[in-house]
Amino acid sequence: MAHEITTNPLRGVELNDSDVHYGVYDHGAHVWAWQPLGQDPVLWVSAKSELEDDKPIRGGVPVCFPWFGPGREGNLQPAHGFARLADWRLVDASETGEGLVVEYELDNEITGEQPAWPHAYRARLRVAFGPRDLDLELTVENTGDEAFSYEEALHTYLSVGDVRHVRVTGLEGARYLDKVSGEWADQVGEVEITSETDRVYLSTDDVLVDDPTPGRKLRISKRGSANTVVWNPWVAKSAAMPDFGDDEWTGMLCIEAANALDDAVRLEPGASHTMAQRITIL
Ligand SMILES: O=P(O)(O)OC[C@H]1O[C@@H](O)[C@H](O)[C@@H](O)[C@@H]1O
Repeated sequence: MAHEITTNPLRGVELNDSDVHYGVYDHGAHVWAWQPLGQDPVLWVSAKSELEDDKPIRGGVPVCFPWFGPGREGNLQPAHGFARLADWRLVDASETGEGLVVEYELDNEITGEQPAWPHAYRARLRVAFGPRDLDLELTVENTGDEAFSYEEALHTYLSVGDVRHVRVTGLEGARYLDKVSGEWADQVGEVEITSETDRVYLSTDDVLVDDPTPGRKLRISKRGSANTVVWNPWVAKSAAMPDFGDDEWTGMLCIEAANALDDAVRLEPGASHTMAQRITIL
């Protein structure tokens, strides 16, 4: 198994060999393929995704930084921060037995002046593709001489058989902001997707995704993350998004590791913080 540097449609690192497929683009340091041997693709990517330099990718694992959605005050553009539109610097790509480790970094030299977030920083994304686990680690370091705060998310899109039959456990009792209604609530029982779902949970716990249609179970664990976001756009929102097929919402579910809203991370000069997410095929 050997990885390649690919350039079409976007530059990146790809390993595509006898039913094993791992892929990440420099654009956004965006993981777009994780298909270990004997598995269907674990990550979902929209057939309508626009693979262009100035557009975010719809699917895979967008890296949201340094704000989440429109930011804490609700007024920032681009949505989910500038990191997913930037071409990250490839630092390393190496095979490890049955796996592949890819490391990227992003800093002020790449992203230039950012009036909405004028801070000196370095971000690193380490991705370890394995036969059972996908590990993502996002480390942000304050390289300046003033403290700053930021929001972040590893916005993982999971491929599912039919989201209406998926059961998500591990969030029982957790408080969450329902971004559809704007209200706070407490999770009662497991999460089932029965309408547009857009929730920011206050939770550090593992989540289990039981997908009965293909009969696959996933565990999503994390560290350094105070929030778990669960998102499915359902019918109307899918139809309103140009880079999302009208009927594709049944086949995806986002389970995101995040630090957002009141859980934004504050870093003193010289300090760093790592948020990690692991997806395990059970
Ligand atoms: O369309 P975008 O910018 O990729 O965002 C997709 C979704 O991402 C989720 O994380 C947000 O909670 C949703 O509110 C948002 O709609």
